[in-house]
Amino acid sequence: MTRLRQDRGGGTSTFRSLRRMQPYLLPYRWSLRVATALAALASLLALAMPQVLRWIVDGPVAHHQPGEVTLGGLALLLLGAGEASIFGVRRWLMASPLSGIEAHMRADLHGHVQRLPIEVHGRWAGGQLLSRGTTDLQVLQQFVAGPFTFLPVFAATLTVGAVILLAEQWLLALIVLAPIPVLILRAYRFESRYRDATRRAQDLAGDLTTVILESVTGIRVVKGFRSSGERYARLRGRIQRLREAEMHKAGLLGGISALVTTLPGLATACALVLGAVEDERGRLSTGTLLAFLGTVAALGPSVSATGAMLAGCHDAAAAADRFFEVLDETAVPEDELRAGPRPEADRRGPAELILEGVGFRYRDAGPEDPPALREVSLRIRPGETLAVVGATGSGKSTLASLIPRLYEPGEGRIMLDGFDIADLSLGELRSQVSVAFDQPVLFSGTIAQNVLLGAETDAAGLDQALRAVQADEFVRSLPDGASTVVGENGMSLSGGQRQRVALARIMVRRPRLVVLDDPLSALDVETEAQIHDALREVLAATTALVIAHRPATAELADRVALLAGGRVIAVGTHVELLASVPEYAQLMTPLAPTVSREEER
Ligand SMILES: Nc1ncnc2c1ncn2[C@@H]1O[C@H](COP(=O)(O)OP(=O)(O)OP(=O)(O)O)[C@@H](O)[C@H]1O
Repeated sequence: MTRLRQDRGGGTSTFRSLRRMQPYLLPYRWSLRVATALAALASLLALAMPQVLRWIVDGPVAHHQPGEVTLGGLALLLLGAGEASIFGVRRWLMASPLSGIEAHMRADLHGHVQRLPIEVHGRWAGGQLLSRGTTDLQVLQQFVAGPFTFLPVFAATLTVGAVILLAEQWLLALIVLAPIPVLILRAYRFESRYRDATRRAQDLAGDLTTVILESVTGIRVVKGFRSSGERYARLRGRIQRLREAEMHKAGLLGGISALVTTLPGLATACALVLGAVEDERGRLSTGTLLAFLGTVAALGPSVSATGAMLAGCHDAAAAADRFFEVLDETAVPEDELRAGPRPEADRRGPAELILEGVGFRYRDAGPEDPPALREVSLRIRPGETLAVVGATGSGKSTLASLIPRLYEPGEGRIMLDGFDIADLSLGELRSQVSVAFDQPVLFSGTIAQNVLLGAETDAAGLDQALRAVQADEFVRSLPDGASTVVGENGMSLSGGQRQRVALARIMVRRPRLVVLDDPLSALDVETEAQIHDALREVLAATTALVIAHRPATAELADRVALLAGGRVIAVGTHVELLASVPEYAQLMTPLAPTVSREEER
């Protein structure tokens, strides 16, 4: 999903977009200022060289004084060496700000993304977030290294150079400087067109990253369904669109660069011809003409690089817009996420969960769509396991998402031990509630890191958790035990092993309430039987709400709630519901055709 900017074409100026980077630049202001001053000094040294040249030509050369010529040569050498070493020092000085600014921005982006509500993640494609944290930050780093320091230096150099030229030969100077108003007008028009083009290219690069990311993370499906041809065609389409956008950008940049190089070149050629005629007529000394042309040559790089520098500013402004678009999404405040229960909520042992008249509608649901949940009232006693069963689309996952407050209920309330969970901080709530999904999510890292995920416990606590879910044996058989690194998403483990690690993650936290989206549903029958006991251990230790798709999971529960069309239509034991509710019996009969929500309506 690409979020293209609404106010394309100048709603925000390049300057305004870049100004938002100020807080990241401030800590390095002194390094940046010194680096800019050094660049300015190097430019001034370059401007001083033609003056030394004039002194040599009009003085020692004209008066045949070889000793003084050598002295002048030495002065030129010193100026050149000074300029080169200043550039070296400047580069060294910039290293820390450049890496620091990028690291700081990346950390802020990552931290913010982690704190975004789940519904915001639904609106953002993964590749768009990824490209904003990688490519766009590199563009911003290049901006700080280039245009940010050099544009003011160029402006200062051109001003000093123009004054020198006017003082030396005002007529020739006016000829050389004549293209400047034309260039300023062109640069102004270039801004809006180039900014649109660069924003489009960056958005398309984000889309391309999304396609690549999906193809890599979904490689099993791609291979399994032999859909690599379809994926490749999609990829090629995105690459082609990005290429066209980059070509358009290059065309615009080529146009302005050609103008920036050609017009001053033509003006300099005219000035050179006129200067040569004036020299011939004896109205201008050869030294002055040389110094004039030397000054023009020293200004050359500042002029010719201006096009690329302006483009760098617009690239950076578009990248800054993309970066701050993510940061502008409202995130959960830091202290909301901090754990540490309030004294009154800090009870030990299994919790009691009560849902009172809970209703919920997704924000992006269509106006005709019924709410995902309606008037759901349930009570789960401390230590009890309640299974939630229902046809596909009946609202089971939605119900499970409300308990750790991934979404907030629109109606009714959810009480944990008598406290409305809306009044608890997210950190406090989530320190008491653990959640696991049907597809266990593992991160690249060791087994221990995957189990602990930041939970504070010692090696004994980790062993105990692994033992409880009967994962100790397979973990011991791995080359480095719990320190064995599992591949991305735990690819090196079997489905059952991954699920055990995910269950151990719950056990190690000793939660007072667990919410499980059927941990058995994605497993084959044999593995299901193996995990069954591990799951029983987890459920015995705490209060639980478990989404159940299979009889094996429902049988583990003390009671079952049957959901249909977002409402609870029956509550009872598995055996009771099997005997008395035909919809339930149908859902729990293996291979029975499931009643979809559409059919229910
Ligand atoms: N992010 C969303 N935005 C809009 N509607 C959604 C969203 N997620 C789910 N829904 C809708 O809400 C309803 C309940 O979905 P939910 O995922 O809770 O059902 P479920 O019972 O868990 O289904 P399944 O067993 O297939 O996982 C469905 O009609 C679904 O289309």
